[in-house]
Amino acid sequence: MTTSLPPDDLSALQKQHPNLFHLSNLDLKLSRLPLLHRMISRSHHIWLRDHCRCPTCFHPAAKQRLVNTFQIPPDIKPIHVHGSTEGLEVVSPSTEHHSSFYPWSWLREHTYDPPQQKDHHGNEKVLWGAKIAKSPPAITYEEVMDDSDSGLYKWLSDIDRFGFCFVSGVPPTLEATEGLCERIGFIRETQYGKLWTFTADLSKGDTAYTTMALGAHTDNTYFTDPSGLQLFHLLSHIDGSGGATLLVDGFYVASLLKELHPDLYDILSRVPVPAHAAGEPTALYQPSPPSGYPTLQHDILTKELTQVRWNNDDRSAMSHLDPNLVEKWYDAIRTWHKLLVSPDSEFWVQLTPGTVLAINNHRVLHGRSAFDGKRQVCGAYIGMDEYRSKLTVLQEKFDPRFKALATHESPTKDGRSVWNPIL
Ligand SMILES: C[N+](C)(C)CCCC[C@H](N)C(=O)O
Ligand SMILES: O=C(O)CCC(=O)C(=O)O
Ligand SMILES: [Fe+2]
Repeated sequence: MTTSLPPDDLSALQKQHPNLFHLSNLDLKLSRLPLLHRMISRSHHIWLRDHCRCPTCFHPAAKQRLVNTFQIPPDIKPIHVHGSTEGLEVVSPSTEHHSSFYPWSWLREHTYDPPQQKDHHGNEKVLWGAKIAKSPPAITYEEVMDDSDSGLYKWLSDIDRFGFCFVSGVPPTLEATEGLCERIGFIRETQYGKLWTFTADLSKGDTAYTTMALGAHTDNTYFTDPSGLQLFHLLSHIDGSGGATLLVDGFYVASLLKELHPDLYDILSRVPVPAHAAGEPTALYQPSPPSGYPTLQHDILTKELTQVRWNNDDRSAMSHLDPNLVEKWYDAIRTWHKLLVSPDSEFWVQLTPGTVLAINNHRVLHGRSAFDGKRQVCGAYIGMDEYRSKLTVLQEKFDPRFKALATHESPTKDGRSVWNPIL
């Protein structure tokens, strides 16, 4: 099968981009495209047509697809292809001879062949153990609240890298804590409230509202979508002691388990664990489906660990367990627990009024020691999507790796650009 490419145009293209091959060289419905650094990638014609970002195919303000994907002929082939230093122009043989333009930067960012190994968020995760106590990630309230957003970006990046970050110098009030949370995005309202405060008065039926010690856990295991971030601010602790905060990097502990006991890691990655929140007479939370989700969850494509879900106290009856896996599963959680409570994993810190702790609740487990006296903590949950959205927007604003990809933006009449590197 060959294309109907005008030969002149093809040879001009090959002169301009000697590393370019086109469909006429192949027996497939593919274009070979030159990308930056002499990288070669291939795109199906149907994929290119479906990804046209011109204003009639992609709404420039709403950034939503307008092209009718299902009217693209399955065997579509371009009638004209032209490569320039900016990008690739492809004219499709539709009745209107539709012309599409793909900046090289966009093609490089989105190519699927060869498959890309990439982390869209650009941050290397730093796995940590007890030694993080020497220099835990921290930023000041002033920096985070600064209008330039550069402090906010640093805060969210540190949460992305370490799974938590302190903010110091926060006025020890509900209003200031709320304002800080809202720098990230909407607070997630739950059965505990929007911005919640808690003390040992059982005003909610949960052991957090007692003086008891709480082992390392993630919150909201009983939700289908556990909150992405949790923020804590110790407002006061009068006439008593204890109540130290425990942090454990679930990704670090998971990496140990994987190394030491791959079979047990596999069990925790496969067996769903049900959970419930049933301390209030008017509510009974369980995830959907009620059999729950595995303790360790992974990216379907890259197989990377993406989420730790673990609260042994909130675990429901294990009525979905495969009878053949019961002993093995208990072996797995026993070993997981042993690594979680190892002094090498635990980071203990005493919170004080004025310091807010933000935790990635999909990665870092938290707990506290028992206490006495009157201790009041406030805080909030924020959805993972709100946090990731803000981080992504700030990456585009501040990270030169994202800026570099945005160089071929063509502004539209409303001043927004069509060529967003991540779309
Ligand atoms: C944070 N706040 C005090 C509001 C609620 C605490 C809920 C703790 C619950 N057992 C869970 O694991 O989710
Ligand atoms: O009291 C604390 O410091 C933390 C309690 C807890 O785990 C929670 O509120 O989610
Ligand atoms: Fe908790």
